[in-house]
Amino acid sequence: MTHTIVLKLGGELVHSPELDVIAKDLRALVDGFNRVAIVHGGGPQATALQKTLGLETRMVAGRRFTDEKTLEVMKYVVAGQLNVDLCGRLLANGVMGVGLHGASGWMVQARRRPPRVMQGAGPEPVDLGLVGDVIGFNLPLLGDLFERRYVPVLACLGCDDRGQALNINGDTVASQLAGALRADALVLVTSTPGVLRDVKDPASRIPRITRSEFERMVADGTISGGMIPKLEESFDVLKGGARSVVIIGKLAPGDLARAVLSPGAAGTVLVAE
Ligand SMILES: Nc1ncnc2c1ncn2[C@@H]1O[C@H](COP(=O)(O)OP(=O)(O)O)[C@@H](O)[C@H]1O
Ligand SMILES: CC(=O)N[C@@H](CCC(=O)OP(=O)(O)O)C(=O)O
Repeated sequence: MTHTIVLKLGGELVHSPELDVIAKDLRALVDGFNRVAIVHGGGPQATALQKTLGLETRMVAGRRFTDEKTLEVMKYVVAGQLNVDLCGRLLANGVMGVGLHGASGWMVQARRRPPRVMQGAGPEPVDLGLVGDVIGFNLPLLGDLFERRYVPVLACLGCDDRGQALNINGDTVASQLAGALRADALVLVTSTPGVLRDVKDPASRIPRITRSEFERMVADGTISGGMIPKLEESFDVLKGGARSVVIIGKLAPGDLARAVLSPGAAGTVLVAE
């Protein structure tokens, strides 16, 4: 049976040895006629470049405040270096990745995000600057690529109808894409083994989480930072879009296929209430 899979890779993974493990699993999935799309971030690398350039990094509940200079950094790092390096590593493992960003065939259609109250950021609406909301994807182009067994590799930058690039959290792009494709699985690969009860204890993995548990854990501080956007939007996708959502840590051989075919074996599975 053919599965449609959206795989989100946090920036940290792109230059890690685990990428080769993931790429080998990916190759098996593509050879098995599954449709796989990758979305990648680049948050840690963008923060590092901001530091080198003497620019301030302002994160609000896991999302980056983005002014003109920050947007330039995101273009260099995410749509540039990381997208090139990721496609190269996939190629070396026999996976034909096609690098794309928001403006490539208007792949990630976006508009500027209006000020909004955010989970974990107090009661006032927050203006994140040049950050976008996803409004759509070029699904026919994705369909053509899948048909020819290419793997679209989307950098998490959107583009509005006037050609303005917008920064979007990678988890947001991935969950929206999973919804738009009605994917069988959204797999968010990150640096922790899933959602943890104690962020300092990798053995404290929570195997299943509901939205109300998530909201309680944000309120009591158990879940913070980059884990918030990862969970926040994925719950919406479960309603009418993706069949399963899993947050998973660094992968061992076979883990990716297991996360898709038997969600629950590893990481944290999101459960609709
Ligand atoms: N309860 C939690 N469980 C796991 N990670 C958490 C939790 N609360 C906060 N975090 C933080 O969220 C981070 C993952 O988000 P992020 O760094 O944005 O990942 P990615 O780059 O993969 O998108 C973890 O590295 C951890 O520091
Ligand atoms: C608006 C916003 O927060 N955008 C993110 C995009 C990169 C990202 O999501 O990277 P990871 O997947 O590595 O965290 C940022 O600027 O960090």
